[in-house]
Amino acid sequence: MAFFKKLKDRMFQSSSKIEAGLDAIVEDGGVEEDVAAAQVIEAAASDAAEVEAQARAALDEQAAVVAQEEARIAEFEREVQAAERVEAQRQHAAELEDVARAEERDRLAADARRAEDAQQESEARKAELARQASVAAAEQAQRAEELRQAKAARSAEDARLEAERAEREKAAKPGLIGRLLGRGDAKTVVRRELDDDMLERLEELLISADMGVDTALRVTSNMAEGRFGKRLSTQEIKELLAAEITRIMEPVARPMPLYPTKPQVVLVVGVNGSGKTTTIGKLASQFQAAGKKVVIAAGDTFRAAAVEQLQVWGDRAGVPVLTAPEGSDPASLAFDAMEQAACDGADLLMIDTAGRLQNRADLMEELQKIVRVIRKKDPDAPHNTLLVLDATTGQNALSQVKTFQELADVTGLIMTKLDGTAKGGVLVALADKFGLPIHAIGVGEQIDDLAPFDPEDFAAALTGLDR
Ligand SMILES: Nc1nc2c(ncn2[C@@H]2O[C@H](COP(=O)(O)OP(=O)(O)OP(=O)(O)O)[C@@H](O)[C@H]2O)c(=O)[nH]1
Repeated sequence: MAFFKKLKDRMFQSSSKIEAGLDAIVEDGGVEEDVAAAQVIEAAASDAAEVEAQARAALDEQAAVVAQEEARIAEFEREVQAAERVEAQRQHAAELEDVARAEERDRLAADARRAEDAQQESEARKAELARQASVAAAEQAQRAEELRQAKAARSAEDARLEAERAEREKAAKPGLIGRLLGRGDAKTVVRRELDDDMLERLEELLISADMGVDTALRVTSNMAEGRFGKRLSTQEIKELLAAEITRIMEPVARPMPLYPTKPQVVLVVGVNGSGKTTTIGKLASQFQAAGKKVVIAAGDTFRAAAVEQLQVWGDRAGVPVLTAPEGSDPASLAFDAMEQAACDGADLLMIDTAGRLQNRADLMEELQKIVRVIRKKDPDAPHNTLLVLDATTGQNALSQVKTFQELADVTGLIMTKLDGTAKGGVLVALADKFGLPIHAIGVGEQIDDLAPFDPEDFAAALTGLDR
């Protein structure tokens, strides 16, 4: 089974709380839009744009004809002027040669007549061209009028379609119920304008999904940036939320680092019942399957039941579990375990610890003593201090991180029981607030129910986004 499907099916008990709330928010004040009508409006707009483009092209063509005619008129005018100049020269020559021979005079007179004829002809043509230019201008004016009328018709059509759409929206007010009852075959989508009220409702929804006030505010305001006033559907909101959550989670999604040191010491801390024992068993099984030699130390020596439980998990994973009598010193067990692990050539030593937060001073002393003792064997140990958190405790997980950071040098988190909550937003708050690596998530009680943390899958599962 693909990881995402398994995650979606198992990460949250029911559909996620955010997914369940989003529909209600969008429905409340949202408007059901007819996808087909939107397409008709788009088609009408595109037709009108095409008519306008055609009218523009015709006008451009007409303008080119007018320009050509004007050029021709200018050319004729130049010819007329040239003819006038010739005539003036001829007249001048006639005056100077008033004694010229009669034939010459006749010829000149004939020339003068021809010149006069040419001038008359050119004036006639000039008049004709001027007439043509005025006809072209009239045609241009008519085209402009036609374009104006086409635009007016398009605006009227737009207004009619908008009115029809408003009418339909009014008629389709109880959109969800209509769709639930299967009324009509029209494909519709409900969109709601992103305004202050909607943002506030989204914030409340995220807070109710354990995201915490600060993180919920940051997520919603980032999501709304540049989108205020836009109409959004549930699907679009899910996509935006998921993208924002992924952005926050990506930097912390890191598997537990493995070092060449032998044994690499992994101290596992967390309050009672958070899932330490189970997680150690699951991790041991995964490392063992990856070819690592693993040893477990049952450091919670105060509860015989806890030791027994760890032994069960050790058997399941095929990993030796080192124990000590009930009530004995966990630090001395840790020391023995270091020796044993080194002796066995183990790659990893995982040390379980008690999680009695009721007596903080005792717990701190106990954890510090374990660290002091194992450092006698390896000054760099523990190489990882994993804090195991229970997702069903919600915002409580935030205060646990703070407390355990004071008690021990926490290097990474594992969040268990994500399958047991419809919330899960606390993981986003943890990433946003502490930035500690999230190595894995627990999604069930079985040995293979520990998954690497994938931000995109998590964000999709949390928001109910189908990918
Ligand atoms: N549904 C679910 N249950 C889990 C998960 N991880 C642990 N559990 C259950 O949570 C309960 C407590 O888990 P443990 O592993 O015993 O927790 P612990 O922190 O070792 O508790 P102590 O031994 O009391 O310190 C057990 O019933 C587990 O089966 C998980 O990812 N999903």
